[in-house]
Amino acid sequence: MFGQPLVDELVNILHAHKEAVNDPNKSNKKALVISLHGWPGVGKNYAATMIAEALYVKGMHSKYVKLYMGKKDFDCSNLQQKKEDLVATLNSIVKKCPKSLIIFDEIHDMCPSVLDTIKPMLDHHHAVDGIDYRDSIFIFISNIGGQEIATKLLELYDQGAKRNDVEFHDFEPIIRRTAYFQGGFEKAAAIANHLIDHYVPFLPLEQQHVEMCALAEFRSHAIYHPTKEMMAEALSVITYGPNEDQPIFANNGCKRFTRHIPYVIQKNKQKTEL
Ligand SMILES: Nc1ncnc2c1ncn2[C@@H]1O[C@H](COP(=O)(O)OP(=O)(O)OP(=O)(O)O)[C@@H](O)[C@H]1O
Repeated sequence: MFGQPLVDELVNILHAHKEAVNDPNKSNKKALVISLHGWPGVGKNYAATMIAEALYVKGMHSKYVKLYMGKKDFDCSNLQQKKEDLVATLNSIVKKCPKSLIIFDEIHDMCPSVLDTIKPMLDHHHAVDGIDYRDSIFIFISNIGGQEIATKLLELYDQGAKRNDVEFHDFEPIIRRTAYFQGGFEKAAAIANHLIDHYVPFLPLEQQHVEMCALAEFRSHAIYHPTKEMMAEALSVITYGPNEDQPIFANNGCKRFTRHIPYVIQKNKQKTEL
């Protein structure tokens, strides 16, 4: 994970949860609820996948890792039915495996009020419908707050802070405030009742980070030393913002490399064969 100093904290957060879950005195009071925020392509899904892979042998393919997508699974049609299905599915998974991982991606595209359906599961209850949710983990992922995170980071840079100096509390209030009025988080009880334990800001990536991503992507295709031309071609798809006067942050992070770098490799192969 490049350029995400606060994301390293996820390791401590997960360890603390694991210790509480394994505590014989059952000190664990509620499910762990983490909300990941940031611009597209900065590593939110990458981090969620790493967590799934670290906790479950089959990673994202485990029966006990459930991924919901905001728009596909929860647009506003047939909402009552969708909410009932959601509760039934989660009850069934967590009953079989109390240490399940439930991920809601694209919350910015989710119909408001869906998250209120799962509020009891996130709260301090010993059981919901007879099922104990306290050992499970919920991860919310969205672009909500991405712009505010970028603005705040620029402000901190202006005050002389370095990227590695920033802290959770620099961003949490602004993420909470923004989220409460947007997408699936709109007026969500999970926010109002402080049921989200950690708001994790994913910082917008800068040139050196996207270069590291490009090199990693080349490496994953067994290209260990891309030529200068290949790197330049790979990086040509990156545009910088937040505006023309401040071209500091990569607008789509590392997202475009997954498709673009195989194309660059193919093009270079053809050129050398000619
Ligand atoms: N900080 C990072 N460090 C290393 N690789 C990264 C980073 N951010 C993104 N990547 C690479 O880019 C790919 C796309 O990133 P990812 O899907 O995690 O973005 P995202 O933040 O979830 O975006 P979106 O909000 O659009 O879903 C990842 O699979 C990974 O290969």
